[in-house]
Amino acid sequence: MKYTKMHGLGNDFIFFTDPNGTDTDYTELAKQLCHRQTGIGGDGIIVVVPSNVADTRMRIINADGSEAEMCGNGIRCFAKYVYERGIVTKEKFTIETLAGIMEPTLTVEDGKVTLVTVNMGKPSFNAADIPMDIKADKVLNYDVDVDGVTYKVSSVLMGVPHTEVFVDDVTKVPLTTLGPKLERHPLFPRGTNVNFVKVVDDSHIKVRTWERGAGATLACGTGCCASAVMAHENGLTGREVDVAVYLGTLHISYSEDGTVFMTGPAAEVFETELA
Ligand SMILES: N[C@H](CCC[C@H](N)C(=O)O)C(=O)O
Repeated sequence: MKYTKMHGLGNDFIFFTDPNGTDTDYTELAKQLCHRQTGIGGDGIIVVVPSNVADTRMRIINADGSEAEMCGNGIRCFAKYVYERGIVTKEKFTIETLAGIMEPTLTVEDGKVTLVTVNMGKPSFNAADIPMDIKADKVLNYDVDVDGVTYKVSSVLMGVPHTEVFVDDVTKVPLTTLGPKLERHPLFPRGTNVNFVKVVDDSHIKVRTWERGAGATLACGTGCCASAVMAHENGLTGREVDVAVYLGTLHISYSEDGTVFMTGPAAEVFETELA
C-alpha cells in the first residue's frame, strides 16, 4: 500500500486512497501508522474514499484510533493530495466529511497546490450541538471546575467540538495537564479539543492546542477557526484574523453571515510503499 506523509503547519497526517474504504474500521491501522517510533508517525490518518454526494470524501482517524468528523489542516492537505494526483481536476470542488460538505479553492503554481482556502461552513453555538451537558444558546466564559480550579471557557462546534481558554501568554499554558482533563471532562460527552488563546490585537491571535484523540499538536485548523470565531463572539477581535501557531499562520475570515473561511498552506513530505 502506498502512503503519503503530509502536514498543515506541522499537524501531520498519513494519507492513502481506499476505493473500498467507505465503512472500513481503521482504528488499529491508525494506531499502528501514527506511532512515532514503530510507525510512520502522525497526528492521524486521512483516507480518500468514494462519495455519492460530493466530488470526493475525506475520512480522518486520530492517532488514538477515534474517527473525527472533520480536520481543518487535514482538509487543506487532502485538497492538495487529490488535485495533484488527478483524483479531482477542478481548482474548486467539494469534499464530503462527517461534518458536512466542505469546499476548498486551490492556488496552483506550475501544477502544484501552494495555498488552500476552505469554506468551513458555519459554527454551531448551542450547547446541545457541541455537545456540552448544559443548557445554553451560546457558551461564552462559562465556569468549568477542574481539580478545584475554575476556568472560564468558551465552547463551540466547528465541525468538531472546541473549547477556548483565553490566556495572557500561550507559552505558559498547562497544555499537557489541563488539556487532557478538559478534553475528557464530563461536561463534554463526545470529548473536546482544547485551545489556549492569546489575543494580540483586533486582527491577530496566538493559539496552542491540545487535540481530542491526538494530544498536543503543532497546529489545529478547526481549532484556529474556533479560536477566531470565539474571540470575535467575546468582543475581542474583528472578523478577519491571522492566527499564529508554532510554524506559521492561518488566515480566518468569519463572514457576517456566519460562514468561516480558512486559508493556509499544505505540504507533502514523502511517499512510501509499505507491505
Ligand atoms: N483531533 C480532532 C480532529 C482533527 C482536527 C485537527 N487536526 C484540525 O486540523 O482541525 C478531533 O478529534 O476533533
